[in-house]
Amino acid sequence: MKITVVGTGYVGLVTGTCFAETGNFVTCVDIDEQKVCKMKEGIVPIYEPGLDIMFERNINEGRLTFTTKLEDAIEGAEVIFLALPTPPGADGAADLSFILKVAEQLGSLIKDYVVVIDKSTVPVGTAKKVRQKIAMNCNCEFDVVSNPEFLREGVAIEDFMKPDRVVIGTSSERAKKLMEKLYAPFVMQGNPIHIMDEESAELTKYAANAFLAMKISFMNEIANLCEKVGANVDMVRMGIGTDKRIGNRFLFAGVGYGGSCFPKDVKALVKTAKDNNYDFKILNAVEDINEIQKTIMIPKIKNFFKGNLMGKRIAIWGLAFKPNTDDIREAPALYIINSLLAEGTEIVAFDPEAMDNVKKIMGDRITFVDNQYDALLKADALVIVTEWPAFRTPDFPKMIQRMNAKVIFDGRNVFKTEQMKELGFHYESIGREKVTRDSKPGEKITISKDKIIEN
Ligand SMILES: NC(=O)C1=CN([C@@H]2O[C@H](COP(=O)(O)OP(=O)(O)OC[C@H]3O[C@@H](n4cnc5c(N)ncnc54)[C@H](O)[C@@H]3O)[C@@H](O)[C@H]2O)C=CC1
Ligand SMILES: O=C(O)[C@H]1O[C@H](OP(=O)(O)OP(=O)(O)OC[C@H]2O[C@@H](n3ccc(=O)[nH]c3=O)[C@H](O)[C@@H]2O)[C@H](O)[C@@H](O)[C@@H]1O
Repeated sequence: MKITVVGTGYVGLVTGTCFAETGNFVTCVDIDEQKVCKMKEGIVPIYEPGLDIMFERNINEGRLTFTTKLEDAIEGAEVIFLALPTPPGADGAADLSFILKVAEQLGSLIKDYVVVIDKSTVPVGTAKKVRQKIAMNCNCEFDVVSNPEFLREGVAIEDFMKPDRVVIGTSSERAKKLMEKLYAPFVMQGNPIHIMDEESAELTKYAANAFLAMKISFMNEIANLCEKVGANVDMVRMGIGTDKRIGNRFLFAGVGYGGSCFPKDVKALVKTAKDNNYDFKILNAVEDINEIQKTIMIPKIKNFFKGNLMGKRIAIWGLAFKPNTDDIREAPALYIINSLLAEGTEIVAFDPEAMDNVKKIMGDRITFVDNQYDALLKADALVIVTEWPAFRTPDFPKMIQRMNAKVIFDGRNVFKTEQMKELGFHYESIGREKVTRDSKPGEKITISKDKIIEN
């Protein structure tokens, strides 16, 4: 099949490459000229494990090409995927301007029947809006399908090639047949394709992300309670996770969820509810809890240093919003670093993939080093923010040798408390050590994202 993918971000590039891998001919189009130039040279513009090999193979075998011109990209295409940004607007609603602009352009470019597929995360009713925009300038037949994407960054290839399910929203028999043909290689193991109406497909995506965000916020609250009552959140996690009705995934307490999607999608769903005179109470709480959780380590650190962080040298391990990605959108690390800088600390940071992206917004306000041990030189404390695999079993003697003091604040529960005690560290993590001091795990430190970028 000849496929066009509009937008080559995390979703578009993975979608395009994976469809090329299953024998389709894919043209990816992006307005970012630099990005397209890089891709034409065979360079993958993002860090996503496993993508580079597949990317190179499909370029070499002539199934994957790139352009900046929409009219060239859609030439002969049977399906056009829209993998465009849907960032939150000022009121929390998803900004549809990227999608609707391309839809309008497509209207005057489409010459034969084509299926336009919305892969971006969009609110209920968007498929209808896209159809209207295209129809304004178009005289030929076309269908608009909602096909939300559920991949996770860091394991995007695996998620795309072997999805738990494929969701397709359409009432057109012709589009349905085409979509089933396209996805057949991805559902060989019996994983289902759910065909539904467009509205339900659109809402399914938000419901999935909001539910997962809720699971995380729930566990973070359990962790905060554990600290009060002297329970261990890891034990509680395992204790509840083995109940099949709960499931053992997405129950890890930490410094909150980040990324380009959970924060924006929870906001967008709250807004959809509000626009329909529905107060989605549970999601308001999910957001509030996450705001607090992002800086939950700060009172712990401040308390240890008796309220005075001025001049302390703090090492940070991990900047990306999660391991195995270079993505720093809404990364808790940004909030933690900004809060620590506001207290007068000196920050030395290391991340295996995300440092270039952080440099772009933080410049020389913090020091970046080339490996995790260099970050520890003369450090008064280490704060672990992202659980990269390389942080899990470090060379402890090497760490001790470099650090000014044996102090670790672990925002992702990477180490075992007992082991740290044996090594002589002052060690605090999330929901595993009883907090007897009069600290407030719920203390809110308001650091807006704008402030992070401005400073
Ligand atoms: N990042 C993720 O893990 C997932 C994202 N999604 C959703 O997929 C959508 C895309 O997300 P990402 O890939 O993360 O976005 P992104 O921001 O990484 O990439 C979007 C790309 O679209 C390009 N673009 C903007 N306007 C364009 C235009 N007029 N023509 C051609 N290209 C244009 C940009 O230059 C950029 O390369 C969003 O709605 C997101 O919520 C869904 C599942 C997973
Ligand atoms: O719509 C999207 O963009 C995607 O959003 C998430 O994927 P992603 O944001 O890539 O990453 P996740 O693995 O879901 O992690 C999100 C955040 O939650 C945090 N998290 C995750 C799991 C957990 O148990 N605890 C926890 O704090 C992570 O550290 C991270 O900050 C969803 O998992 C995907 O299904 C969805 O397609």
